[in-house]
Parts: sequence; C-alpha cells; structure tokens
Amino acid sequence: MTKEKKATSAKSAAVPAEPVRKPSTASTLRAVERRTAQQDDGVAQPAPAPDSPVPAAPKKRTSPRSRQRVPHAGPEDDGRNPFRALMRRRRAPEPATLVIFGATGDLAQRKLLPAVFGLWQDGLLGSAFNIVGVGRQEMTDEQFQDFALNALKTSKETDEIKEGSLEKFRDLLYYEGGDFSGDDVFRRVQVELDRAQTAHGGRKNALFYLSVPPSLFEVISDGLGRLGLNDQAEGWRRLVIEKPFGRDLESARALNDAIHHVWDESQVYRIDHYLGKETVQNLMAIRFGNSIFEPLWNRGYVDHVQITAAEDLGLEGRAGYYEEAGVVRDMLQNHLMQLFALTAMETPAALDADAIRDEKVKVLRAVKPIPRGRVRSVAVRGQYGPGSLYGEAVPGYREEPNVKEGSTTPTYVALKLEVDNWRWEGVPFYLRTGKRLPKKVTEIAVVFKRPPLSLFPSGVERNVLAFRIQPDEGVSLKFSSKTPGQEMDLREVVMDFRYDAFGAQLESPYSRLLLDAMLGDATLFPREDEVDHAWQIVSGLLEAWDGRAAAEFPNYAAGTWGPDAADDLMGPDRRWRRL
Ligand SMILES: NC(=O)C1=CN([C@@H]2O[C@H](COP(=O)(O)OP(=O)(O)OC[C@H]3O[C@@H](n4cnc5c(N)ncnc54)[C@H](OP(=O)(O)O)[C@@H]3O)[C@@H](O)[C@H]2O)C=CC1
Ligand SMILES: O=C1O[C@H](COP(=O)(O)O)[C@@H](O)[C@H](O)[C@H]1O
Repeated sequence: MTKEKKATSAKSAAVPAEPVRKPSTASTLRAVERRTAQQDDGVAQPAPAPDSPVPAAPKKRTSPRSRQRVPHAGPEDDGRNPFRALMRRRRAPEPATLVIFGATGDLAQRKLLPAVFGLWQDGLLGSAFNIVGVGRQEMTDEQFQDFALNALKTSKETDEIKEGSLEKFRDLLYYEGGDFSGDDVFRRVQVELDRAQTAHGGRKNALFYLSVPPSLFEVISDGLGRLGLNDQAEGWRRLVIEKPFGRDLESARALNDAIHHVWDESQVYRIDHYLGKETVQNLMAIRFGNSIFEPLWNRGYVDHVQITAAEDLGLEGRAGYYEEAGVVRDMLQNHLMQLFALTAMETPAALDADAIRDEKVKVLRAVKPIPRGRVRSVAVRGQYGPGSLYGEAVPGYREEPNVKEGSTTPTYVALKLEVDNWRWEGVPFYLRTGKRLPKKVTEIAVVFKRPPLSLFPSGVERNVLAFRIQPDEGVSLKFSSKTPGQEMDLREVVMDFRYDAFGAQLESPYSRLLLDAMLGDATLFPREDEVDHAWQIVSGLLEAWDGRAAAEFPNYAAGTWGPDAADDLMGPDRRWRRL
C-alpha cells in the first residue's frame, strides 16, 4: 500500500500530529536475505550485524562546536522491511557527510529527512555518517536537531520509529546558516567536513544535495567550487540537483555549462524522483527479465501506448513556483519524458548507468520534432476551473491563493509523440498529466493491435498490458475470454499482479535515490544529454503557449478528466483509458 500524500506542507503544520507509520512487516524473506547479505562477496562495508554495538551517544554539549564526531553505524536491523534487506545485498556506502542545502525547506522536511532517517535506521548508510543542514536562517545545531526531529515526527513519509532511534539520529545532525552568495557559509561547511574526517576513517566524502529554489543551483555550485569542495583528492564529492533543471532548453544548457565549469558529469546527480519508484524500475524488469513481452514490443503488435500521470491535488500552496512552471515544466519535461523513454527505449547492453542512459537518449532523439507550428495538431493544454472532487466543491486554478488574475498557466497537458525509428514507426505514444483530475493515478498502458480478423460475433478488443506505477502498484494484462455458456461470446478479463503480494511497504523514491547517490550509482539519474533532449521535445509547446492567453481557459472542471479536446487527439478509433 502507498502512503497517503500529505495535503499540507510540513511548514504549515504548527502542531506535530501523530504520524501515520508504515506498518512493520515480519517476513520469511528476512532470514534468507540476512544470510545472503553476509555471504555476498565484494562487500565494501557490510551493514552492521543485528547485535553489533552502537557507539555511545556523546555527552550533552555546552557548545555545539565541542561535539565529537562519533562514527554511527545505525541501529540494528530487525528486518521489518524485506525490500530494505534486499537493498543490503548491495555495497553499503563509504563513510560520508550528507550536506543538505535548503535543509529548512518543505522538501527536506517532508521527504529528504524522513528518507535519510529510514535508511539510517535500517543500517543502510554504512559505518559512519552524518548530516550537515545548511540554510539561510541562523540556527544552532540544537535548534536544527529539534527542527529535524519535529519534521520526522510530523511527516507521513517517516518509517516506524524504533525506541531510542530518534535520540541517536539527533546526534548525527549539524547545522550551518548563512548567505549563499558569500564564501563564509561554504567555509563553515568545509570545517564540518574536516571535523568529520577522523570519524570517517580519514576520508572526506560528501554528498551535496541542492534542495533549494532553482535560482540558487548555480550560486551554490559556484560557491562549493570556489572553496575547492568539488575536489576529490581526500574523498568523493557529488552534487545532487533537484528539479526543475532549467526552465527551457536555453537555460538548461546554461545551467549544465555552469555546473560543468565546477563538476565533472560523473559527479552530478540530477534528481527525477519518478525514477526512484519501484514500479518504474519494474518496467525494465518486466521488459527485459521475461521473454514473452519484448518480442511483442514493437510496431508489429502495439497499436499505441498511453502514459498517464493524473493528480487529484491542486496547487497545495505552491503558486509561487507553479505560476512560473506550469504543467509542461513541472511534470511533462521530466517525469513523463522519463516514463516514455524507459517504455520506448531499445534493450540496453547492460543494466548500468551509461548503457541505460544511452538508450534513453537514442529514443528521445528519435521523437519527431514538435516545432511551434505542429503544436496545435499534437498537443492540448488545459486549466481547471471550479468543480468538485470526492463530493466536495473545490476552487478553480485562478481562485487558488496567490495565482494571478486571468492566469494563463496550464495545469493539464496531453501530447501525442511519434517516434521515427524502426521499432515504433506508426505507433503513437499519448502522454497526459494534470492537476485536479478525478483521482491520483499513474499508469503506462501498452495497447496491442486487434487480431487481424474477428471470428466472434461480439468482435474482438485490444489487449492491454498496464503498469500501475501508483497507487495499487502492479501490472495487469487485459485479454478476451469466452463467457460460460453455449454461445461463443467473448468478454474482457484481467490477470493482475499486485506489488503487495511481496508483503512489504514500497520504498520512498528519495530513499532509493539518496542511497544510490551515496553509492555512486547514477543509473536512476538523468544525464545531461537526456535532460537536453527532453527540453528539445517540449520547447515548441513552451514557445506556443508561454504567456499567451488561452481564451478558453478554464477549460475543464476540477474533478473531470481534462479538456474534451484531449479526446480528439486520439482519433476516432482510440480513446483514453478510464482509470
Ligand atoms: N517541495 C516539493 O514537494 C518539491 C520540491 N522540489 C524542488 O526541491 C527544491 C526545494 O523545494 P522546497 O523545499 O519546496 O523549497 P522551499 O521554498 O521550501 O525552500 C527550500 C530551502 O531554500 C531556502 N531558500 C529559499 N529561498 C532562498 C533564498 N533566496 N536564499 C537562500 N535560501 C533560500 C529555504 O530557506 P527558508 O526556510 O529560510 O525559506 C529552504 O531552506 C526546489 O528546487 C523544488 O523545485 C521538487 C519536487 C517536489
Ligand atoms: O515533481 C513533482 O511531482 C509531484 C507528483 O509526484 P508523485 O510522486 O506524487 O506522483 C507533483 O505533485 C509536483 O507538482 C511536481 O513538482
């Protein structure tokens, strides 16, 4: 089961509510996985055994600066989550410091701190680890520790907290505040890394996570570079960059150039949290781990593909960001393009970062260009008006707090992509995403061609292989079957695999991606050229729509499936799936 999305930001929750915890999962996988973890060869840093002693917490400090760095291996693993046990089969990261720029922000509170805490609590962060929060506010370490623990207690993303865990986690947290445009704050980050060196076995490994508004990505990257914090002589240094990566092709290229001025591409981890979702990775497992699907995965058998990311949420107080971004930048350029690329790419030579990313780039390059003049025939935009959702009246986009009067920002987009390569010639990919649709559902549906001839009076339908990315994660295959009785009547039936059959809570994508970045595995992070090609695909839409009033806005009511024109995009013989 997936966690409910929190409706309000962590910032606005004044009183820490009792969090909804992920359920504990006892599993028979546990013993097997522990054994496997112990047997693994080439394990650089085995996770602590369940009974390994945890170093005593340091004494209470009079000054934050007098604190000793204590190597902390994380508490023992009780195997509650078999997926975590599976993750343990990989190497554990080397001792490292996670530096979160923007540690006081919404994302850090709701997602990042819970994700790191979960990894640490399950002993996945190696033998020594600490976190330096960085923000513009001045705070002592103690104040930040209180702040972070409050975030953990409040966020619905936080794992079940084991007794005593929070107190031990608290001691891993440090804070530095200041203005990112000067050198001072970076100098103090450098001092933090120096201090951690002894506890970290002489290494100064650091993962810098930029959880700040995009206008600060370059500022912080430059600041780190000025102080030489990108230098890997004494330990690895990596930069994680949040989305959106640029606001158009030109600015994304400029940002890439600026980042590369300081960092080698191998040090850069651009986050797209959809790639961290188990079910998105399962796309590759299903395609390349079975022999029955891939032979059908082409123009000979596939009629079209539908990729849907529907959200029931509206703005959630993010007007400042969303008014500038809109749905094309917020969802289409990144998350949907990644889903498309993984669905349409060729088989990679190996499951490694470059092989997979090479294939994604190849298929993104093969997308038929959409210059401004083609936009009208392949894309539809929408903005929601007032409506009702789950039986309750909800305001339209233009009535949301801090949205400009008469705003032209699109909250819905549907797009037809054509792929000019041998595999997909003539097979359209239909993508749609929007806010305030009737439900939260993300799905990739591969719709197969009808049999060439129908022998049955009831006709024949198209088979559909559907990947439910979220919620109710799973995969289903729809096909026709004879109904019982004397007639040869066919009816559509469904074979359904549900992820909960594994008996475990799915990992937060941020946990997976943070751990991968700590391990230096960039497979699930878009490379420079992927981001560039994804921007190229949507550039025509931005040129045609940005700042141009759409006379018909709002053109769909909140709680409906978007503008009617999106149906016309599919032509007479196809229709959007009813989800
Ligand atoms: N929130 C979310 O759900 C998602 C966010 N993201 C991305 O993550 C990043 C962070 O988002 P989010 O946490 O929502 O952002 P917030 O606005 O909550 O702020 C993030 C941090 O940046 C600091 N900050 C903001 N403006 C400035 C400034 N002008 N100078 C110095 N520091 C500043 C904030 O400090 P202070 O606390 O003092 O304001 C805070 O520490 C963004 O790039 C966003 O696009 C991506 C996906 C989802
Ligand atoms: O990146 C973003 O994603 C969320 C949707 O993510 P999901 O994991 O809940 O599907 C979206 O609401 C947000 O606007 C966007 O910035």
